[in-house]
Amino acid sequence: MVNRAENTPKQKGPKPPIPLSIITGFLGSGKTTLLNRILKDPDMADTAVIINEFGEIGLDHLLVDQSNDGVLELSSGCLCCTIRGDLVTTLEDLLRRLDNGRLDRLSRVVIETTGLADPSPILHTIMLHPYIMMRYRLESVVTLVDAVNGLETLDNHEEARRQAAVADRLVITKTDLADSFAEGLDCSELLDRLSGLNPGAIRLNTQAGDAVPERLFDAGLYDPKSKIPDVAKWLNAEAYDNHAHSQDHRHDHDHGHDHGHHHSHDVNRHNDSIRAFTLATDQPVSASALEMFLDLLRSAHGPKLLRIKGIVCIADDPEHPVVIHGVQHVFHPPATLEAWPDEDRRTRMVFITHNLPEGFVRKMFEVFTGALRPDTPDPKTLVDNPLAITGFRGSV
Ligand SMILES: Nc1nc2c(ncn2[C@@H]2O[C@H](COP(=O)(O)OP(=O)(O)OP(=O)(O)O)[C@@H](O)[C@H]2O)c(=O)[nH]1
Repeated sequence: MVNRAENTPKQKGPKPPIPLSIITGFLGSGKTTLLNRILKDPDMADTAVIINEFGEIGLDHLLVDQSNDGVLELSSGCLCCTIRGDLVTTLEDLLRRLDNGRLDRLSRVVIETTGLADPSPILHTIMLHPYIMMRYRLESVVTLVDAVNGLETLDNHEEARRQAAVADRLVITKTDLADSFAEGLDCSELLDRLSGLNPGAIRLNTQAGDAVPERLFDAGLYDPKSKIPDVAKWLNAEAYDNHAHSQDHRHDHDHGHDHGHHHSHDVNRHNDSIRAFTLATDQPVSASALEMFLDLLRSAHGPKLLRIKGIVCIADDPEHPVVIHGVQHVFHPPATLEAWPDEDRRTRMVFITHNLPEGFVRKMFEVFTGALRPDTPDPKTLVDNPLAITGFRGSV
């Protein structure tokens, strides 16, 4: 899966960026256990693992297989709040060792966060650093969820909800324990809940043997083997549509007698504040409208955008779609693709938001893409006053 020759010193020209993934998950969800297992896989050869410890004395590095000398530890602070500088230094140091030949190969870097980390600031640290962004490429965010305690953890901890919401891969651990519960623990509620938080993430089950490196880390956008990345896989937009459909269906089914009210809920009942949805349009979007739309979202509502991914058909250059990727207020520089990855040439964006209603983002998108509704202001009015959208209350 990873071409090891990519990083050999003999190669001419700029070196391809090194894939970098994040493994997160609440305390005790099984991160170290998973890492220990996958590090034995030949696909993980030449991987450096950066482990973050919360507290004075790091322990996790002792638990990770001693035979792997690529394990580096960052301690005495939580990666998401206090030691982001250390993370950059460590990533730079790896590059230095690679460049001066002290390290033969570096095929991948995996960062294991503490169980209490919100992964967004870690993503920002990487995305905001031009040199790190040039030499590494963000591959996937893998979030582990414990089948036994997961539901309760999601109920009680904002960090856990955020970890699940921003994931490209959701890995369910400990289903063996769930199955052996006396009355048989049913994971379906947990899975429904995860669908509500993040319908687009691919689900893997450690006990079923799904959590292998190829499926954990190959998120689709940055395929080193093909020039045209698998954006459809990366967006997985159909999952959002199916999710919305199943919510409507469930609602109709359960509450058909309910005086015709239409308010999808259920899986979102404990986490009303996090929303996952897609926007799509057949109309090409002008580059300036896209820029204004993203600028306005970012500046007015940055903290509420847990993650945005999208592929956009630009009016001036419809043959070369633009890929966008943002985490809160931080956006990757938009990347122009050589061609459309598949038949679907619509602009599609997936959103995971916190306290930002879907209807508001949808209306704003319609204003900037020209699908104006009678009750919405024009783009200029909106740029002057982002609250001009009718019905915006600032929360879900
Ligand atoms: N039965 C069972 N136990 C598991 C599984 N995965 C992990 N465990 C156990 O769960 C406990 C916690 O696992 P760790 O891998 O240390 O979890 P972690 O996420 O690294 O924990 P922190 O570093 O505290 O956040 C350990 O006792 C593991 O042996 C699993 O799939 N099944």
